[in-house]
Amino acid sequence: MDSEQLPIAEKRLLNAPVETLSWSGLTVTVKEGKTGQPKTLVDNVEGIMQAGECCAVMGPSGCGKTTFLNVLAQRPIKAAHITGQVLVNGAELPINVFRHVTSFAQDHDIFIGALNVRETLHFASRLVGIPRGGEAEARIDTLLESFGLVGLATLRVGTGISHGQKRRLTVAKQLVTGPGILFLDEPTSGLDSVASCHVVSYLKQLAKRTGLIVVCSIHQPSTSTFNLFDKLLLLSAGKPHYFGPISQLVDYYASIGVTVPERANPADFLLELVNTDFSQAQNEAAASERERVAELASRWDSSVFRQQVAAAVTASVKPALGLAPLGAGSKPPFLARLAVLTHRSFIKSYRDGLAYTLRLAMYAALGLLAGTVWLQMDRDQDSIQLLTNALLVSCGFMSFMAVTYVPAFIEDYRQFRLDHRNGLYGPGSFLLSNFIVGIPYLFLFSAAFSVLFYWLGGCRQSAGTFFTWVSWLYLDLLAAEGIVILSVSIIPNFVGALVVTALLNVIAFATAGTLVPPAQLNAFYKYAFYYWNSQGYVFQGMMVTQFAGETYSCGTGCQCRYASLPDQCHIAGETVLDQYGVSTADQGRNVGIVLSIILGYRLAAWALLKMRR
Ligand SMILES: Nc1ncnc2c1ncn2[C@@H]1O[C@H](COP(=O)(O)OP(=O)(O)OP(=O)(O)O)[C@@H](O)[C@H]1O
Repeated sequence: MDSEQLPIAEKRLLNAPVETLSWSGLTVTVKEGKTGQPKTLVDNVEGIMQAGECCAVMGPSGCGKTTFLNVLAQRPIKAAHITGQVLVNGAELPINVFRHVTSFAQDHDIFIGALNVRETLHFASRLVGIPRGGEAEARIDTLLESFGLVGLATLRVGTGISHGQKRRLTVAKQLVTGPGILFLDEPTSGLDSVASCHVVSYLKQLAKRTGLIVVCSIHQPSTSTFNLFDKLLLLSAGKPHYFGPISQLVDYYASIGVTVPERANPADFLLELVNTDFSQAQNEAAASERERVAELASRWDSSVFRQQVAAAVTASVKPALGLAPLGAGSKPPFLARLAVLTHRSFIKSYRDGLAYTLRLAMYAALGLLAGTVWLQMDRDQDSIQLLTNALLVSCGFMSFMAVTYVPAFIEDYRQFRLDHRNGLYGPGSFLLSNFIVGIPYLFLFSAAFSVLFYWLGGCRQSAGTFFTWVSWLYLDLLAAEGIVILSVSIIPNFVGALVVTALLNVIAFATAGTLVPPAQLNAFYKYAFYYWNSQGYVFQGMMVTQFAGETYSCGTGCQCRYASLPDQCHIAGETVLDQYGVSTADQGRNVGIVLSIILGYRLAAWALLKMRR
């Protein structure tokens, strides 16, 4: 279709570059958990789609639809051996180009819950470089209307909308980015039959108008929804039973002696025809049922219809020259994506209480608690140990409590993974935007804790030492948040990340050189943890703020527990610092080391996310 004839909202959706999507020999094998035996989940599937076509992938539950879609969409799946080819315009595409022209919506919804419905579409459209204003708004309005979401536009996704509405928003979000090929895993699950029909009908019309190719798995469509699709791929136990136009389905089954009843829902009939889920028993009836379904698969395999599909797939293969229009070049520049992501994270930061607000209250409460426990310490030698303990607990607890950031960051991580696989942005812009938004909040946390603790505890009364103290705690929090981000990157689930974060913090606390002097740490802990332990450097920095240039009275009787100043009943703060091996001269270097540690955690997380496809 000519782009001039399309409504403004659909102009960018015009899919000029993608003409065909074909796949052949797609086979997925995994090792079965208990036996270790290979198990084929998808067995030698082939097919071809032309621009503007919609294909339904159907089959009984567990037949391999999701696995097939993941492999077709070139998304990673666990522990699988994959063979076969997926071609766009007759050629294999580099993964970044493939992601640029395709979009994949999983069978579960992933959103930033703090955004509302309109904002969700708005940010997705900005991430692919559609400028704000007329065209973007027209497109978002059209999608909201087409998916029955107009009345929900200002509701927050996390709290205000139902499962079925989220499903529709998921499909709309994929469309707003203007892919050439759209893979949808069960886009109609949770929708009633009318809503399902609306969604599929809109997809079909859009595909016809713009040339979009849609491949979607669907469980049990009504007759009217089923008939909207152009093509059908029918699977059972991973094997293909039919691929081709819906209009040829009756002819194909007639050719193998099966009559598709005219009045019944064809989807129901086919699912019943190829279902073996309830024929797993070791009796004769079940065995003959399994044989019957296996026979149907082999009839497809040797059919003329299948040979025609194979011939069409072979004919579609073209030299790589045909790829020129599919370059991955039209992505917005790094800084533009960073700005959009920072804006998105900023909105989340003040709307999602879990992200920062609750933590601010928690750090203030911690400051109040610690300040009242260590209330108004004196300047005598008894308070030296008390103050040292207070500093140790302050920097340790501040680090520990960063664990409360895990849930909020996991949500961001899941969104990142989905968006990254859809070619929207990479780990660099994701982690940097997260860091930028955290900067002011983490400063607020350290200030909130310090204001309360510092004055209640009677720490050293000077603006300079107070601000140096706050700065050290700030560095402590930046490093602790880096640990959270690294932990989620290592194990991206709630419990796993919690365990890794807690473990890393405990190790850091124990090997900071404060509880056990560095000379007594064994070589492993010394080299693996002590030298790059931010808690240790922060503790030293905070010790210097309190002890350097300060003196402590030995009290009546002049029984000094540390070496006293000559001819005085006072202990110099430097003597205490010496006891802990803290040098005032090292402070600049220590700041540099902690900054490197902060950077190191983020770089390690970036490398992990980069390695993960
Ligand atoms: N990594 C794996 N290791 C072993 N078996 C797996 C693995 N992944 C999936 N399976 C099995 O492969 C089969 C196909 O799973 P898949 O999720 O693709 O089916 P499905 O047709 O999408 O199912 P449903 O319609 O219920 O969502 C199932 O029997 C599942 O248990």
